[in-house]
Amino acid sequence: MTKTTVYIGSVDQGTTSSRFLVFDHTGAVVASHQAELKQHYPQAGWHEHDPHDILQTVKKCMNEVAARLDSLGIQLADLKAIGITNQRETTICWDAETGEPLYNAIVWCDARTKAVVDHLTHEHPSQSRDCIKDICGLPLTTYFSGVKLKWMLDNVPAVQQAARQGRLRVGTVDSWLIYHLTGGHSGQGRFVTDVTNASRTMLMDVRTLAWSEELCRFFGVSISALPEIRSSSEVYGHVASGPFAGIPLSGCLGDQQAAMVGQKCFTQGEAKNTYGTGCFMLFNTGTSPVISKHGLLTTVGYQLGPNATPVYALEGSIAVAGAALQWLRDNLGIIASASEIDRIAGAVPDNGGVYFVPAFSGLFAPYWRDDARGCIVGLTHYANKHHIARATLEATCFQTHAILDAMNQDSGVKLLKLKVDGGMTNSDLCMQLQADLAGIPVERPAMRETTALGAAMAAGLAIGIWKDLDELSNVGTSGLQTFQASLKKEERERRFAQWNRAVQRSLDWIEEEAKDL
Ligand SMILES: Nc1ncnc2c1ncn2[C@@H]1O[C@H](COP(=O)(O)OP(=O)(O)O)[C@@H](O)[C@H]1O
Ligand SMILES: O=P(O)(O)OC[C@H](O)CO
Repeated sequence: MTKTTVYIGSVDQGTTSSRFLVFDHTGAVVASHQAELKQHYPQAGWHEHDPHDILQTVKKCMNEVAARLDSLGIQLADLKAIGITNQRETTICWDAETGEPLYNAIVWCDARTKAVVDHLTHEHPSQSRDCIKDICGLPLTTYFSGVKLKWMLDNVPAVQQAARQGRLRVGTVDSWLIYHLTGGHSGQGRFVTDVTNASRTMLMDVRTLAWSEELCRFFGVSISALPEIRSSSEVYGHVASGPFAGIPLSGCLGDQQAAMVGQKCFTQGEAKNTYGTGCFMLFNTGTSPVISKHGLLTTVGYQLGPNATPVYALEGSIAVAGAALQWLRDNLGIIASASEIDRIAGAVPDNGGVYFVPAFSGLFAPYWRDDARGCIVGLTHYANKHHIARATLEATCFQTHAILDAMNQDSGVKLLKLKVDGGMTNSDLCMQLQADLAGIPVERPAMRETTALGAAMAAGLAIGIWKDLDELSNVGTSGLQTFQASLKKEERERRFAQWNRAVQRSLDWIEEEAKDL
């Protein structure tokens, strides 16, 4: 293939928006389009997306980019492959006969399944949240797909009926998109997922990379309703219609794993931290799964080909990162847009003693407390909106610090630098605070679409645009900016201790009778 005329597309379907980007073989973005995704919060703690919106925003982005390529004089025929990357765990049930969703998508950070989690924990002889961790690598919490699916099977009549009649299809967002982009219920739609997405469901055995009969029984799910598990880099099918009809869909990874590939964390011991709606650190642990003893998740990092050896990661997940800035914007009106955060939070030299624990749907790693709710502590007459804005940025930085400590304890490896990406890394102040509060240099690439790049790399690899990881290691390499830690160790430790006291204040907030909220 003559590389100068080769392009690769990438669908990046995130929590707050869908994007389609086209990369050239060097990993440079040649065209892109982004469409916001409507969020639905039908009750406190509930968070849904309309599956039609997910699909339509993706198609809109693809159409817009096709028109842009045309105006740039780029032939659509030169786009050789498309990769898909997506918000993970978000669960969709649909009807195999009509392709229609049977309920809204339940989003990864939705906390309605607290009661399901409690019930399953108490039913298990061990009475432990870690009762299935040895099989799937994950603790029982509201975060993962298995409990969301169980909730739908228990509460949504249309899902129950489809299950009884053998018409139920269940998938994460990758499966929903691939199914519809390859033709849907007309008969051609491919019903597949990749190992990285499957590793977030609590239904896959993290060692065999197959659906676990034991876990499916545990959650009351029939394996026949689940997609086929494939590698992250192979041809799943071809786009059925629209400007890119006929192009192979040949890469698929959950968005955090895609960022890990896009950041080229191919060596054991390398890690990246992606600051989007939530914030997710993935640490490459090599070809064997490591089960965490310090609140981290065991997940598949990538499997770049059907015969390739899977690479595993330890993950530290933070539920609310950029989402807290959106809350400052939409619910408090402290900022008009996320890009204002540096001006507002930078107007004061420190947090003025204010600590904000944005546990809107409980606390994820390393705490795993779904009884926690958000709190702002340390308020005095002196405190103002600037301190709250600063405390909002610091919250993600402190949680990242806690995750770095847990990774160090689990792996014995102390990271020498933190590779970062995602929307919130546009904040210079946040990156400086991160370096200061965690005491680690923070390395930010000029090209921050690393999630989309990772999926494009997997797609290109599958069809031979790049031949191996060595070739990929130069793809998308852009300038780096490093933020150096400048806070004294004693002061860093004092602030982290204050953060930990604030976390204590957020815990055990959900009352017994309201625990299903
Ligand atoms: N200039 C900015 N400074 C700080 N945060 C930002 C900025 N621009 C966007 N964000 C935050 O980044 C998040 C979106 O990042 P993105 O990587 O697109 O996330 P997702 O994939 O979760 O939709 C938003 O929650 C927003 O608050
Ligand atoms: O949409 P993002 O980028 O915040 O990613 C969401 C994660 O995949 C949830 O696990």
